[in-house]
Amino acid sequence: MAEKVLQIRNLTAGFVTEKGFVRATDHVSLELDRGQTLCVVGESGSGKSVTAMSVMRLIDYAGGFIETGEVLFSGSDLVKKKQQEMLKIRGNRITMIFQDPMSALNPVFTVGDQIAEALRIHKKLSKKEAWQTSVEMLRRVGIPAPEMRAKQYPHEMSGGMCQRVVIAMALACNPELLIADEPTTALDVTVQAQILDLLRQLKQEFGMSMLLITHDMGVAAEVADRIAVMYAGAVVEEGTVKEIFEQPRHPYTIGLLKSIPGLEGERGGELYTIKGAIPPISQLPRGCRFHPRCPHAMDVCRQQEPALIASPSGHKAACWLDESELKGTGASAASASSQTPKVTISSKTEVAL
Ligand SMILES: Nc1ncnc2c1ncn2[C@@H]1O[C@H](COP(=O)(O)OP(=O)(O)OP(=O)(O)O)[C@@H](O)[C@H]1O
Ligand code: NI
Repeated sequence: MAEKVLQIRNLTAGFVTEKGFVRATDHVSLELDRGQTLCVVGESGSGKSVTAMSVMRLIDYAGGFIETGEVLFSGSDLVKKKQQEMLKIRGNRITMIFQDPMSALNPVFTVGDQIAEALRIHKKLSKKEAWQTSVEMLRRVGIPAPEMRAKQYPHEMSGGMCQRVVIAMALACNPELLIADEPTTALDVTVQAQILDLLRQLKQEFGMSMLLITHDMGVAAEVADRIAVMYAGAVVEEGTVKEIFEQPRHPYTIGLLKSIPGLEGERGGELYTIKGAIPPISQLPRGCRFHPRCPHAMDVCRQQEPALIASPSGHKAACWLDESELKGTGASAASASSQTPKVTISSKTEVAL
């Protein structure tokens, strides 16, 4: 069996508000094999970033906390670690990149100095070694004339170049796990594709594992080995890219796939949108959290929450319809299979969410 670099188990995290503790994730369980890429997809507010912030234990600094659950990184539980211990892991063995590269860079230091600083802290390199490694990293992320660029400040570079610098900084310490939260959302479409290609290529070169958060199914199709679909704080489906795209089992996933431009004969017509809005997790409906928006909702869906159930291949879904289908009790099986799009999606497509 493949070695797990990350195992998130029953993670419930949230924030203390005027109304008390409000969950942002609800018993989320995810696993990532070493050397693989797991994409977490879902609408805004589904708990993707809170999951990532919990792994990094940055949630503690955002006014939130982890209520229950484990985050096993190479077998040891990060939830139990003191922040002092996290300082040795964060930015070193696990690194993170965000949507806005400018927020990750310090405007008053040159980019070369910023990468060198991370290397001096975590790898105890000398000043000269750190600078040389920093220039080498800039070269490896495809920045032309890296010796010259290393001496520049972030504001002297384009958004795409800055994201390359952030990636160089994230990879300089050779992390085991890279977490990328919407790393291309703020960039132009052509630059987006370049950055995705770069991440894919560097993941191979550096032999690292990647947890990539995106609301864009096209991005997930391009880079993921496995995809987890989150809805209102919970994982509702998880499987290989092929399983998710060719045999989606949850009506929410089917809706996400149908809303990709160019699929399902929508070309030139109105784009499919999933009706209704994601509920705040403090106001979840009884039963299945998706049932008010689900075109297939049955009585049981309004009463009881479906469990996340794995097929023999490991493809998981939390849906009553799907369960009865799996057990062969004859409930309408049409929803999943007949609407399955079999299309190759380019990184330029975006889900209208
Ligand atoms: N600092 C915070 N204080 C209070 N609630 C928060 C905070 N950060 C996030 N939340 C809440 O947690 C829930 C999950 O948010 P999260 O940022 O994880 O969603 P997301 O899936 O990453 O969405 P997006 O695609 O918009 O980035 C939301 O309901 C959000 O309002
Ligand atoms: Ni987010």
